[in-house]
Amino acid sequence: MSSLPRTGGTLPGVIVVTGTDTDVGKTVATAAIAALLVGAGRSVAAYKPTQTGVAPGAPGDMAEVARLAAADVAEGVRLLEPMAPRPAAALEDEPLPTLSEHAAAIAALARTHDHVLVEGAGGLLVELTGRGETLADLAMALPGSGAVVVTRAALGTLNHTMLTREAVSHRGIDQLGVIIGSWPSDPGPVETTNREYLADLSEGLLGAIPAGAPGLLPDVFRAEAPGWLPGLARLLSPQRLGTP
Ligand SMILES: Nc1ncnc2c1ncn2[C@@H]1O[C@H](COP(=O)(O)OP(=O)(O)OP(=O)(O)O)[C@@H](O)[C@H]1O
Ligand SMILES: C[C@H](N)[C@H](N)CCCCCC(=O)O
Ligand SMILES: [Mg+2]
Repeated sequence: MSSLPRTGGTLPGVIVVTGTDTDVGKTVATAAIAALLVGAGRSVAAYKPTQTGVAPGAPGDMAEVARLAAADVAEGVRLLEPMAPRPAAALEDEPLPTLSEHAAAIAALARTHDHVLVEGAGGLLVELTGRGETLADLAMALPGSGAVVVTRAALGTLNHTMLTREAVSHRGIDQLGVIIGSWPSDPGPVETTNREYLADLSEGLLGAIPAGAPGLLPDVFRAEAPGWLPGLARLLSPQRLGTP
């Protein structure tokens, strides 16, 4: 597939949102990224290649992104069982879209939007296709894309974050940075020192979503999201394009 557009500063057109695990806050972080970009005047679509654990017609991750950020959204395939896509598809005897079908769907969204946010299922190496390809393989099939890693604030996150970042770098995927999915209102020394460690990494901390953010009214969520993600806002800054 031909190269996808790089739209602003060092922020690519296609942003792959992965995480250190399932339930780390990728969907809420995707909504916050989308809100920041929409607020900056960009058109944004979010795409979930494989949505598991949601019944037909029920709101999935993309409905949450649409609710919080007013972005356009699309899903590749939806499966009922709350588990990894490949075994969920096998249980339902449902074929999964191929990697090139996902890449084509994302390329189509990229033709009509400034940014496409691609949210994986669980962590980076969860299999998304019948051939066992992962979100990392999808990122590699999307030239010019970059990856954001969503991570926990709690004890254990340093190892999980570094393992995920190593897997991203090892495959030559552009590392955009890390987002803490839920930052506690009363952080202790573990969370505080974890945050300092992540901030010191190169392509380090883009920001942290405060605990309780998904419970905010959508208008408040959209207004506050840029302040949660100062590192991402910097990547969007025109100064990084060399514009005065
Ligand atoms: N900042 C936050 N404050 C409070 N709750 C949060 C926050 N971020 C996420 N949550 C909640 O934690 C749960 C898991 O978050 P989320 O759905 O974003 O995880 P995920 O990483 O996208 O998981 P999946 O692998 O299923 O896509 C959800 O109920 C969500 O509302
Ligand atoms: C159902 C769940 N919320 C996710 N959508 C799928 C998570 C798959 C995780 C697989 C694994 O790493 O063991
Ligand atoms: Mg999600």
